[in-house]
Amino acid sequence: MQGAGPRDFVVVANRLPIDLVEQPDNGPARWQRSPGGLVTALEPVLRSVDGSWVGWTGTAGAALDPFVEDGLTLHPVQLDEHEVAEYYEGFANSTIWPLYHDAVVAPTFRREWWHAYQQVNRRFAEAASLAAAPGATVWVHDYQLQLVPQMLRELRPDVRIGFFLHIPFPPPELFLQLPWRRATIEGLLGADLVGFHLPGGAENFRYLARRLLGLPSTHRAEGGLIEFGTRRVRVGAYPISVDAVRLRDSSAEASTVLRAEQIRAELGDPEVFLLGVDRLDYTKGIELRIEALRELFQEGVLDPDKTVMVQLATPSRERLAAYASLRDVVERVVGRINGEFGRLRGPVVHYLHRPVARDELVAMYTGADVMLVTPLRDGMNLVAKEYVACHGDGTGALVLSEFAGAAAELRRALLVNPHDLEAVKNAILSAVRFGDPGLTRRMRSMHDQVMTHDIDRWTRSFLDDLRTA
Ligand SMILES: Nc1nc2c(ncn2[C@@H]2O[C@H](COP(=O)(O)OP(=O)(O)O)[C@@H](O)[C@H]2O)c(=O)[nH]1
Ligand SMILES: O=P(O)(O)OC[C@H]1O[C@H](O[C@H]2O[C@H](CO)[C@@H](O)[C@H](O)[C@H]2O)[C@H](O)[C@@H](O)[C@@H]1O
Repeated sequence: MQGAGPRDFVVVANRLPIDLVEQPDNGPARWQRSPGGLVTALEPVLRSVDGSWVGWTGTAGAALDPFVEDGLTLHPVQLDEHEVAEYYEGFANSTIWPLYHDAVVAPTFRREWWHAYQQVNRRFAEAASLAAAPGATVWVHDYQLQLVPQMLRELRPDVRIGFFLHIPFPPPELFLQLPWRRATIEGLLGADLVGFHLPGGAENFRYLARRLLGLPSTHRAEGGLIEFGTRRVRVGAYPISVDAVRLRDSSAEASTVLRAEQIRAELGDPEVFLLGVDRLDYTKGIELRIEALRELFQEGVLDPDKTVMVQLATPSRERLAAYASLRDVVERVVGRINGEFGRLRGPVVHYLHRPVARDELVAMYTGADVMLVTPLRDGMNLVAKEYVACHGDGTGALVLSEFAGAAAELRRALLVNPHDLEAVKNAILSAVRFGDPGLTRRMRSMHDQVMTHDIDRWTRSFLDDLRTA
């Protein structure tokens, strides 16, 4: 461990892996694990290389010096209240997030948000420049920081820069709505390697670089490189994954199996235990899966006395109106289904609007008969892969939206169009055909896929390509 000095490997992401959380009783703020799949995926990567992580603490306020916490070297970037509102809640999560997720909620374009985005991206680039040793590798992450590669290159032409986008990169007809579309593509082209989850994202990016900046790419067989001045920028697809071995092993531990049984008992020993695990986000399709279940009960094809669903919904971006109104919608549909089909002994849908501990989550994955993953659009969706990693014995079933990045690899899931409620209902019915050998074969084949395409492979393939870019 080298203290908090410059490192040969630096991760730059909007959030640090831990958030500083104010206490309701005015007690001292506490560090708590940050939400979301980016942190789940990158934390083991950073531990394995002893690098450092540049990111925001999740709270507006005072600047903190770099520090070491739980073996990770962290460089906090400060945002004030105004920047949280305009950069994070505004440009990142009310312009880019909805635009890149098929505009399922209308994106808002505001010039003052764009200015804040530029200003904060510059601050991240400066922090990364201080954290990186001469000739270091700097790996910049996600839609909040699309201008950092170019800004960092201007500050530090000696470092090697990779960029990875964790959310979908949209088709041209959507991206072209962005008033700052050229500057965004130029920002990304500051990297030596620009990575997406899926080949379609990489293709959209190459097309837009040609259309907006007149930049040709080499043929795909020659790596699909974009020629940008004197540099060639590599562009590729790297589907992110999970720590599959760890999940498989934890799910098989006696304590996990016991806890999984206890959870089922606490739920009243249902014949069917369905599970949903999401940030409370309008892209995730939480309400539609509950509505599908309600209709199945109403039609009498699924028995509410023998079925229980658990929906974990981690709070997310709570000050934004679209997220607050989603919470109202989800809580209304949960109230409705429980009002119509719950019993005095318990509801049919157990809804938790708070995160649970990792061990408890793994026990839920292990015990659940059916995992419901029904986003309208999702970059990858690690939850789907985590569930599959916990079912190496072939038990369980995965209902998965075609519009999650994970569907490109988990082809043997019960794939659904989440806009088609009848299709979601039919997939749930197929998933509860216990004893169907087809379901076992599906789960085994998906488990093999996740075990052989895990987070290590993702990291290695991206960093190997970055090294030779
Ligand atoms: N410990 C814990 N992790 C959670 C909880 N809910 C979601 N997660 C994790 O958050 C991550 C969500 O990633 P993903 O499905 O890709 O969606 P994202 O939220 O859009 O990044 C996964 O690694 C989940 O295991 C929770 O209640 N507790
Ligand atoms: O930081 P927040 O605003 O609280 O949001 C949490 C994270 O959400 C997004 O996660 C994405 O990354 C996953 C891993 O690649 C992927 O599986 C998922 O489909 C994406 O939605 C976001 O991209 C992260 O930046 C946020 O930290």
